[in-house]
Amino acid sequence: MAGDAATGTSDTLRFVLSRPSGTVEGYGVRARFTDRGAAADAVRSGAGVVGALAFDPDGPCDLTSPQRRVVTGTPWARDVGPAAPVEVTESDPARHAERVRRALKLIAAGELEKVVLARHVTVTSAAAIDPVAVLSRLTAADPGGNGYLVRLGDPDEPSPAVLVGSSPEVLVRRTGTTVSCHPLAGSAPRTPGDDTAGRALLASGKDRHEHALVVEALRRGLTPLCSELDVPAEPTLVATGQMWHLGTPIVGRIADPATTALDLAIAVHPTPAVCGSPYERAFDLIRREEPDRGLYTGAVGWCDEHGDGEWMVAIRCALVDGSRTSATAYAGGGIVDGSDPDAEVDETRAKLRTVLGALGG
Ligand SMILES: C=C(O[C@H]1C=CC=C(C(=O)O)[C@@H]1O)C(=O)O
Repeated sequence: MAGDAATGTSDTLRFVLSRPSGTVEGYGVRARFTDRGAAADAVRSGAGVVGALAFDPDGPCDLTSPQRRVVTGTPWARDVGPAAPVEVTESDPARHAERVRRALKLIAAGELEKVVLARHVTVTSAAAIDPVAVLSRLTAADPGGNGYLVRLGDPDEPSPAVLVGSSPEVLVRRTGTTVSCHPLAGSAPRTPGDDTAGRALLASGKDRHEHALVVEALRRGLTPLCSELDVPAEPTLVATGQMWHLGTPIVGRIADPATTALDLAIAVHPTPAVCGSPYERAFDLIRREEPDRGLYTGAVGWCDEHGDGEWMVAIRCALVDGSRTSATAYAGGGIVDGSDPDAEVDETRAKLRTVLGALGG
């Protein structure tokens, strides 16, 4: 395995997506794309790509054609020690609650139905943060072995920023002509061994509404691209180490086999699981209320030269900076009529635990 210190060669680990069914690793950089349309064109001309799409559809992505792609049939697993303790600085949680209150007023006034608002915390460490070790702790802690790592920026940069996380949410996957998505929205903190909060979530009208908006957006986005689409009427519960979510597994068949996994991701992103409804109003509100999200709530994944691939929603993550002494961790939640500002702060705190635990926080 390439270490984090390796640079610019076919041994440099550029990308990892670990899933319950296996792991895709990308090494080295043949070409780099900051424009997602250019990357989609490259795939159509026979290139494979790995990397990350930004939250903002017009924002710079970080996609590369790797020199080597390695596919294994098991989740990523590396023995690493516990993280050195870090210092976590929370931006004032009361500010997040105020932001939620402002959104609730707009929702009550009928200006929008849902918006996903997020906040970040800063992690500082005296010892160097090793992103590969963070990934290894994330995959070890996740029940499905989910995890991802994207080394960012110029391939010759010796110590680039790295996005690392463990997402439970499949934006879209293409295998041959089969398309699948597993949108998540509607959440509750989870205590292992106790499903009370999960059952309450499944019965919550507010959370079902928050979830249904995501499912409907995916139905609208995929219908023109699919000859068949199966959308279950009811969500089911999905458990991560820290959270319960409402999830709906959607399966379809693409109408045109030339539509690649990257085309599909571009067509449906950003869903109301990370942005809101109606899309433009939610997007504008996020821009007014938050600093630029960059890659957080974008998508991370891969697409091979045949157009197959898988893209996860880029959540439960941190951006480890080039100095390796600090990282920024992110979490957000969907706000709809009936959301409680203090419960939203608690929800972001619970979501942050996933990545903070792996960072040593
Ligand atoms: C935006 C995040 O989660 C999304 C995904 C699942 C459930 C969500 C929710 O219930 O609000 C969010 O839509 C995040 O974890 O930062």
